[in-house]
Amino acid sequence: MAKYSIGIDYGTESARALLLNLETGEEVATSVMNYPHGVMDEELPDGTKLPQDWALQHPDDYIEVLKKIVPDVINQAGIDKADVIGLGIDFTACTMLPIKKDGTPLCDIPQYKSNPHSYVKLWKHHAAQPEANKLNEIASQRGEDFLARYGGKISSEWLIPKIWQILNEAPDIYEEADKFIEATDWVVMKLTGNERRNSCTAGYKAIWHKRKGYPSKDFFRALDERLENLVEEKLSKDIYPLGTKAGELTPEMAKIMGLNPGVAVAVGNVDAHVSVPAVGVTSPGKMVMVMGTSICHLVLDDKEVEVPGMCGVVEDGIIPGFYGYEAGQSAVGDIFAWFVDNCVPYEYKIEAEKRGISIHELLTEKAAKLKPGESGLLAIDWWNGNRSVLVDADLTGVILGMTLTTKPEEIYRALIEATAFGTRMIIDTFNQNGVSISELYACGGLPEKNPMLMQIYADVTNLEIKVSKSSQTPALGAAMFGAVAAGKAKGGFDSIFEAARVIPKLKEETYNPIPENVEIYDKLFEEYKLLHDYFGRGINNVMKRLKALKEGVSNVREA
Ligand SMILES: Nc1ncnc2c1ncn2[C@@H]1O[C@H](COP(=O)(O)OP(=O)(O)O)[C@@H](O)[C@H]1O
Ligand SMILES: O=C(CO)[C@@H](O)[C@@H](O)COP(=O)(O)O
Repeated sequence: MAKYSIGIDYGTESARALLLNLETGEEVATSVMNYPHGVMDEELPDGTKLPQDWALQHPDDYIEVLKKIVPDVINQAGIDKADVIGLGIDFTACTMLPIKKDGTPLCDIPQYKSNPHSYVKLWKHHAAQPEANKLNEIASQRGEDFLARYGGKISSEWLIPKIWQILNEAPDIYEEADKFIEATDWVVMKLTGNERRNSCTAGYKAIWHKRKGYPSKDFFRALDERLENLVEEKLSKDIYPLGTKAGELTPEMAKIMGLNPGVAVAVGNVDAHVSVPAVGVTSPGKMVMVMGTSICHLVLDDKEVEVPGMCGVVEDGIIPGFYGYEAGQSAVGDIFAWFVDNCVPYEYKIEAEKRGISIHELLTEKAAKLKPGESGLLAIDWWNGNRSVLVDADLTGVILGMTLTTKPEEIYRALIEATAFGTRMIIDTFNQNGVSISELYACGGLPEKNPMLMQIYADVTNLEIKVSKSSQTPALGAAMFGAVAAGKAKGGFDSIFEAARVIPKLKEETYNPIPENVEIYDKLFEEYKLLHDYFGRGINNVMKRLKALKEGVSNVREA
């Protein structure tokens, strides 16, 4: 009798479950549900307004989705729930929340429900940039060696700046929180009753090192006296490697998910990292791009080196036995969504509606008729700041070269090209610093949705791109880790290497660079690099001055 594993991928807007047949490797069923509260970036459920750069989620949504998507995959497949042996989850990260000892999120306590700091801070919550700047300044003055492992800078998206923001702006929430925890670990805690923090988020997002642990108490005290005992008091030194079994599904959670208690649950994982074995990558030289709202770039190597602006290098952070490197772009699909939502003329909307296609598809169809360089446009992809290689959330977007004849599809294409240049910047930086990349693998929503975009990425990077056959690669990876947690004796796998040999499949068709396009994109990339350094490396800080002006004006307006 075939055995099954379930992977649950907690994305930015929605969560999806995937049921994996461990005998055939077939993805038997999937089910998606949007979070009831969505991303809260303007107000809380009770109408409390949020300042700019905030992005919150409601933790109750993470449990709510399980009630629908898990029973849904079981019903669709018509299998016996007793044959589900493993379950794994992956999450966006650093997506963190303050909780009580028993796991209760502070936002679920009535007296805190109007305090924004009691909710989940989503990965793209960028309002802790002042704390991140200060942390980087202090760490660099003190010569903290951990900075090198994070490309020279800690991002405002990560755990310590987010916690410090809570302490600065809501000391009562800081005090009241018994723990700060990654959402991925919190859900695992809910599923199993065990707090089992995973090495991936600890390593990439919480400045934890397998041998050195967290930064010293001295460092935390240098940030703020009140943070001196943060690790002992509100984090945990108990960190579990990926692939470990966190525990078994509790009867209470099994009931609401329509499963049997006792299913093996893997320690939590991150959406990007979990995708690496899910495209079959378990060795160096191959960069995996998880392409959707944002892009995460991941690569394995057998040595630890410093790559400027990388998000991090973590031993065993992706696959045991390797150093896992991560870099990323904070907005990719989000930029195209912004354009579609804000900048498309009425006639385009009508045409798309009449033809029953999305505006993305219409713009892509028109943009595909253009040759590289034909629009005369060049854009910089910093609509949500720059995560690599500049690590600066205060940078903003640019579109250069517009005239009275510029068309929407030309801008749409320039925005796609800008994101491809951002990726090339990351690849070049890895190559120049001793982590060589000779192959690209892609997964996520964008390769499914936009072949033109994929061709542009192949042309800009001058590398062939192989694409995952799964349309839910992170969920597939999570299911693979669930099967590893269950173990071979139960019908799963003994290691993620074994799972990665058997399960992942790639599409036959790959994207190959077209030499004449490569030539033009090489020239455009030179221009992109000039603008990148001009705006991004302090030659002209106009973006920051504009942002400061904007903040000043909006503060005056509010007062
Ligand atoms: N045809 C398209 N071409 C390019 N981008 C698209 C297209 N359709 C949707 N998108 C973008 O894809 C992104 C969603 O990607 P997806 O991988 O599904 O989500 P997530 O990153 O949250 O998992 C959105 O930001 C949206 O703007
Ligand atoms: O930052 C990470 C991983 O390190 C991601 O979770 C984050 O970019 C969210 O990605 P998506 O919303 O899935 O595009």
